[in-house]
Amino acid sequence: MSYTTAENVVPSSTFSAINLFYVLLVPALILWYTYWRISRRRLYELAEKLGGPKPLPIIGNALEFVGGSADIFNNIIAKSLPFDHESVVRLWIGPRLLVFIYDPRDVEVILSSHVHIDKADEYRFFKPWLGNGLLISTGQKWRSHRKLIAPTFHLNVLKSFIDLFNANSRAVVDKLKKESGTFDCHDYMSECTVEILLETAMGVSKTTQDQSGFEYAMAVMKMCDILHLRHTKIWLRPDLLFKLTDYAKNQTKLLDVIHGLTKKVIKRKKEEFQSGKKATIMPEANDVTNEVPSSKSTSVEGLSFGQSSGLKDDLDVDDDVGQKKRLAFLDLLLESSQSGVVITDEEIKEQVDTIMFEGHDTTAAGSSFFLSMMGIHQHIQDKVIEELDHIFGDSDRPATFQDTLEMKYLERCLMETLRLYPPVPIIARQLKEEITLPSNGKKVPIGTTLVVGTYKLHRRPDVYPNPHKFDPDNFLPERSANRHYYAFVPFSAGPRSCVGRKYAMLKLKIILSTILRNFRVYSDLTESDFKLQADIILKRAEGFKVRLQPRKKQAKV
Ligand code: HEM
Repeated sequence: MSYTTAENVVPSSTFSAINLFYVLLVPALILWYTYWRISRRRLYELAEKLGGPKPLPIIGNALEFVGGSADIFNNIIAKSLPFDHESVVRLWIGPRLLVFIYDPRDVEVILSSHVHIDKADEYRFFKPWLGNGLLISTGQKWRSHRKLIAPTFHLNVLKSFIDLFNANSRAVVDKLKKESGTFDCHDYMSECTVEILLETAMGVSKTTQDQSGFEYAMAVMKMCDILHLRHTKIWLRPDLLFKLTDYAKNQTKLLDVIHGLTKKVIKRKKEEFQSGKKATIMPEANDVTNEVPSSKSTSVEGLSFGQSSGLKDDLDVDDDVGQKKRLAFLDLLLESSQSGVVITDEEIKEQVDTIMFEGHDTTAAGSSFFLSMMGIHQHIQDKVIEELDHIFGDSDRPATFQDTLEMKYLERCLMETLRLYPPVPIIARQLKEEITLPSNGKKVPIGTTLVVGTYKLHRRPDVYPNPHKFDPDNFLPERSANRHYYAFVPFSAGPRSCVGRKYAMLKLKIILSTILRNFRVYSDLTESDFKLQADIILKRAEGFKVRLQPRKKQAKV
């Protein structure tokens, strides 16, 4: 029997077709590459004029992102120093151009713009988790959903959450009583902020919750690690390669936990709706507390709510927003979905996932940094405690909205914490139009990932004297008065500012004042011991280690 080899059965015409394919492929690739380079000529020309560490061929500055989160953070900060005189740093990650800006005049061009509102391509890694929620969506979808959601964080609604903020703050104080030595306060802050979000924005009562809050918070932390890896490791960027790694398998498991909770929350609320339970319409401002000025206006003079007092956004509308819009977040979304085409079930899920993430991890980091600052700067803590004793005396009563207005020094400490340790240390946009930087007249090309370096912006020596020192007096009205509005943007600013800004400030004041009414905080470390890492949210790599001592209350004088 004779066997024919494989080559013999392939007709020679097929061979020549394969050869022809390769012969044509090479010039096609060369042509495509030439076209690609030419189409990016302006990008290269303008990038060349911006300062930055020298890039390597093909990989650019990708080696700057080698190592753990804390190493990367330190390295990027150190590598930016030689370019501080211009406050612009150019970096290449492979073919992607990143331009970091941290001059308030340049930051204003981006954040105040209604044109540069598209999030950077890097936000796509959030998509399997947050879908097209408010954080990443753009265009008409973002505009209409922002219009729908922003009023649910209006002060009228927030004031009705005060009882829940108080109850959860007391619950966390009870849990903290068990800690006798040094511990990581971030775990407590995380769990507490998830539970508050479930009870307030989502309207899920405590009795229907289970242990999933803590599990959710931990899954979010691990997801952020994976996303940070995808931002910084060039080989994890393409979906095709990422899917082959164990990180992808881990991501699927984490998303099961995260989406499990959000689906459960929506299901419960829907069942309530179907059983005829109507969404609670929040009482008007004046009904919630008789201590608030008696006009329909809900703007409160002198209260900064986390941004320069000269800045205004859609959260600062001071007219009454109307009865329908005075619903809490998830109630409003479900009402709107029933009444027509405003929002679909899938979109509700995306928005719930977005609010759950943005609303908890940021405030958990902010409150943990605040407690660390109190532990380190005892003389400043003395002044906060003095203020709280003056407001509350030796009473255990819950805090009112009026009390939060009187926490002037605590508010300054909170703002100073957000200045030095902004939980969102960078904000990134995709440039769809070329811009000229007002600070130095240089141009940044279309296609750039433009990064607002909030961490560096907040530590400018020409804006904040002694910029690395924790000094709450930086936020005295006379010191803030002449400062550039965009020199302090922990919640971003402009049309894409944080919708949870007022919610976060009010909630933080109640949680932190309740903790300091019950404990004195100590820290064995100083700020120079901090190992900062920025895996999406700024954190201390070594954990937020503090010690607590129960306080003996002072009588009111
Ligand atoms: C200390 C606490 C917080 C800080 C520092 C903070 C900071 C920020 C920043 C910087 C942005 C802009 C991000 C970007 O453009 O990439 C943002 C957006 C956002 N934040 Fe917050 N946030 C905080 C709390 C909250 C809370 C409590 C909520 C909700 C309950 C929330 C919901 C959102 C949403 C939905 C967006 C996207 C807004 C849009 O693009 O239209 N945040 N936040």
